[in-house]
Amino acid sequence: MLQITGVSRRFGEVTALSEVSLEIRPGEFFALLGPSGCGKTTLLRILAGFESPDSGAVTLDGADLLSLPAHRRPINLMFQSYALFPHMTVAKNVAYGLERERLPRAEIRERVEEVLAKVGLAAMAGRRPQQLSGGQRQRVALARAIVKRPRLLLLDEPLSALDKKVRAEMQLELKRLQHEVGITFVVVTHDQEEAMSLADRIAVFSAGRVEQVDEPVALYERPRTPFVAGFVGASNLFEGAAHDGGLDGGELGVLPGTGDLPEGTPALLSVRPERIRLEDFGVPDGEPSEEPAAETPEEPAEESPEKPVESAESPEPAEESPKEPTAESAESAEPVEDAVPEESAESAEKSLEEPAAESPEKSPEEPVESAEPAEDADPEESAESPEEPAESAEDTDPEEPAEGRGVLRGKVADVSFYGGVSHISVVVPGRPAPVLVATQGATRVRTGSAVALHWAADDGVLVPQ
Ligand SMILES: Nc1ncnc2c1ncn2[C@@H]1O[C@H](COP(=O)(O)OP(=O)(O)OP(=O)(O)O)[C@@H](O)[C@H]1O
Repeated sequence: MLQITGVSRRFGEVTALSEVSLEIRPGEFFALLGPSGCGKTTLLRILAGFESPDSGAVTLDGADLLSLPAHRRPINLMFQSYALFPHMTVAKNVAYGLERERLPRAEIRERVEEVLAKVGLAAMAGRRPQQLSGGQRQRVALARAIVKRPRLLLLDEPLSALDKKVRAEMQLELKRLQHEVGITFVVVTHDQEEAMSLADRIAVFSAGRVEQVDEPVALYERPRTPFVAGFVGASNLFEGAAHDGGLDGGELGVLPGTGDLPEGTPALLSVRPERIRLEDFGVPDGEPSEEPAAETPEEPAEESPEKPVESAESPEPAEESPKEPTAESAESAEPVEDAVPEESAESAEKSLEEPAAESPEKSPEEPVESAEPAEDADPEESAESPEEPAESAEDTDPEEPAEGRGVLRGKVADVSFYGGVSHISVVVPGRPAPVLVATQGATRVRTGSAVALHWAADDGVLVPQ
């Protein structure tokens, strides 16, 4: 329907748009997403006719759009500020555009009533804008934009003036309306959550260029550029080179992932926080769990997050197994399920500490071991959940051997709970930024806990650098 081909626009030294090509389909809710200054408003203004490109073409159903003046384009632009006339009633504000077209009065009245009913403002027709809430004003602006039945409606940060709760409601409302009126919507936003929740497809912009165009889920799960991987949703990005389907992360070893990059290609591995599963070994002896400041990345050598690995190989794991009275340990790969919680702190500290002292040279480059249920564990105990080291058991593939999931080890630096999700940051030796892990619901993992991180090849996406 709308074809944008090779559009560029410079302002002096600034390249606002560089060779932008996009195809927007009929009836689509399309989002232009990107950080401030990336050129999305400039593109919207070009479509509306308030700006001209230096080069490139734009056609609507095959007909050239750029040669038409703004008022002749079957396109409407809804401004961020709503631009309502304060002295006019709601009905007058909505009728304004139709009156300028000199449509018959009866038709204007009918169309205004119809559109006000659609946006749920029939009862407010006689009010003035200042007598309305932010959400209601937004609906008036929307009613005014759609009453002229444009082919294409452009919305510039349509919800940014609303507070968070109203914005969430209006997102649903906008989506419903768009389906109902069947007009193609192109929305500009810097808010990735807004774009993800509203749009059928999203074009991610960075510095005047289109980085990727995709459906929300595809953008999130299969980012194709480092920028998209970092901008759309939270992600753990590991640097290295493609190796054997995964990523050679240098000091971190080979990390599991998927991608069809040639061996040795410089790449990032993107692993979403909710794809990482935690195996909790508890807080080692003598470490107060409430003082994350003590667990700095500078200390990984002594603070040996690989302690639990050794405990898994301990000669007496079943009886003296590390035990934290947490939900995680109940699901852990460790043979600890039947330990008595009251004894746990002591026994956990003991068994976590002893083996580490015996073999401090063990390094996190040997991830496989910690993923294994202890080989010498009581088979009956470990059989309960030997392949579910994770907190989110539902994500675990019971068919997959634990040692195939790839493991890093580290120490929990912070745990916070919001939005119904626990956000856990884990300091991993050899990695400057903490690894973020998200688990549904409240976690009982504590700050200071030694943990192993698991993910499968499918959970990591290789992105060329
Ligand atoms: N009329 C102008 N004169 C000079 N520079 C401009 C003009 N319009 C835009 N720019 C520059 O072009 C770049 C892209 O601006 P644009 O407004 O399109 O970005 P944006 O992604 O919409 O940002 P925001 O979300 O902050 O509105 C910016 O660097 C901006 O400063």
